[in-house]
Amino acid sequence: MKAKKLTGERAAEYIKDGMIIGLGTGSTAYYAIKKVGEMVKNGLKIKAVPTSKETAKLAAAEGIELVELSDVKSLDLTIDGADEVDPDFNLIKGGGGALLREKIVASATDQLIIVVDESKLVEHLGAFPLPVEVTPFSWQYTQQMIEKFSCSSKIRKENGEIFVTDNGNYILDCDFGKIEDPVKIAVELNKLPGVVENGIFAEMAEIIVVGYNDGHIEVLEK
Ligand SMILES: O=C(CO)[C@H](O)[C@H](O)COP(=O)(O)O
Repeated sequence: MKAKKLTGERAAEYIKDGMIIGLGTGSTAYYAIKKVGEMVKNGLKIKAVPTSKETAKLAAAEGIELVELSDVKSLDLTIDGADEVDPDFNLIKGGGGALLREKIVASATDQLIIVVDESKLVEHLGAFPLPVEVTPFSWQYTQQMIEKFSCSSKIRKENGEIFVTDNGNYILDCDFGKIEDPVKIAVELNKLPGVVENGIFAEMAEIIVVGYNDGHIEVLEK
């Protein structure tokens, strides 16, 4: 928890007056949002696009002015968490179920800053099952198609019920084992009918802020 707090707060230092920023989702992004809230209370003027309903609620409670993505041309920077980060800055995201909005916001942003604790750094993506957002209409059919890529998958559940994303879709958590070629898998998955988006964020992150349990922070830049 200490590492998550440190990295979230460190990333908030990149935010400058007048910026339009993206706010990520999850327990690490939480600390960045709290810090931004504090900065806003101290006079920082920014506008923010949230990546989930949960983040919108938290940011609003912190007094951060929220705008729709459609109201802005682009974003200056986005701070978000990740479930895995490889040495090439490829990511797995979507553990919190917000991958679709997160990927749209990440693609609209000039600079994507990822905040993680040391446990998220991996040599190869894939130990964390890849979240894939799918349409409820065809989820079993889409699951069969995805499993042709030699993975096993599970429909995500919460409190015994199928988890529904902010966009009204479902999530399949797909265990591919070691993912050798993240770019290829990401492209191939998105070609399948019923796949809305997948949680591989390849070649998007520019800065990774890593928090260590001993209290130090490392900033990795591309
Ligand atoms: O992708 C995400 C949500 O969809 C999160 O950023 C990711 O799951 C990391 O979360 P946390 O910081 O709580 O470990």
